[in-house]
Amino acid sequence: MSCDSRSTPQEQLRSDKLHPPAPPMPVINLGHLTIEPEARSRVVEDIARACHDLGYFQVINHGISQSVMDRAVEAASEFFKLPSETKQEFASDDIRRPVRYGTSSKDGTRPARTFLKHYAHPLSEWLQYWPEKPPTYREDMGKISAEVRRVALQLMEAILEGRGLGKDYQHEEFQRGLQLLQVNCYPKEPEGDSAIGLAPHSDHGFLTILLASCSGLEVLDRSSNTWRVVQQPRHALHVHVGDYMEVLSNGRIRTVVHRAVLNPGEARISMASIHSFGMHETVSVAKELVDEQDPERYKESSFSDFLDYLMSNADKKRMSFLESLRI
Ligand SMILES: O=C(O)CCC(=O)C(=O)O
Ligand SMILES: [Fe+2]
Repeated sequence: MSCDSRSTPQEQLRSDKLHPPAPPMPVINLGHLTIEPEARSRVVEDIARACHDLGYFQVINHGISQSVMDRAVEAASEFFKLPSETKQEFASDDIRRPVRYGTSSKDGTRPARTFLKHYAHPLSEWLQYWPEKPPTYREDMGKISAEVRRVALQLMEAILEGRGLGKDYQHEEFQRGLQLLQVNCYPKEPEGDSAIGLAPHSDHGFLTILLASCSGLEVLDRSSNTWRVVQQPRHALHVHVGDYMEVLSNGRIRTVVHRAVLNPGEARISMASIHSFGMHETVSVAKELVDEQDPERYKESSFSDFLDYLMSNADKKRMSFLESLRI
């Protein structure tokens, strides 16, 4: 994750209530992607427009059953209820660890977010590192990871097609790509105190697919520079683009700054599935999108470079990784 908070309205909470309503959330029916070509091209156009105008949308009819989604949220919730010493086994400051547990706090005392991060693709390589408790964790998280990755690849093809690059553009690299699962647990918002669970940032990969137990996600609306509350209908998945989509598209699709606020009604679980190329595979601007009028705007880099940057810049954070790539 990179922190992109230069001009974000950090202090404003739920400010969209005070501003003109944001444009409606695009809801994409993914079932239409696989039927006849005409319906597919309409969906591809809708996805292209949503990516260009907003950088986020929701998907329904994605083929993941409600029970698979519910069981994953349940497994995550059970993990966070485990005794602290069990969870601490996964605690580490080493961001290259395959599984990492941690907490972050606004005031140094009350945790605002507890997380478990781990790789999820290729599953056979990573599953051995995942928590064995609760006993359902590996199976239920494994199932949702594979399903979400299928949706991510489908969406990536549609986005590439919509940008005129063709759906098979860098097909092998996407197939070999990384999937990072960030499982988050936020406490209920304390009474009389609205709080940020996760500070404004953009995600590093091409695409993030988010599943959450209740509302709390907010995206930065670019046209009004205000936070927009994301309402997530029970079966919908929220999708937003990340830094690497901005790089690949040479800035035609822009990364989405977002944050999480604590829910006033209940504790919240969210699972952000982040999709990028493999650890050492470089992502660069698509040459097809470069010409004299539109020169290359970003340097190439890999996920490994991103991790190095985070480690080297950990206590300074003057510039996000994406900013460091801008030419
Ligand atoms: O909890 C959320 O809604 C957002 C999580 C997120 O942005 C992340 O894990 O990168
Ligand atoms: Fe994020």
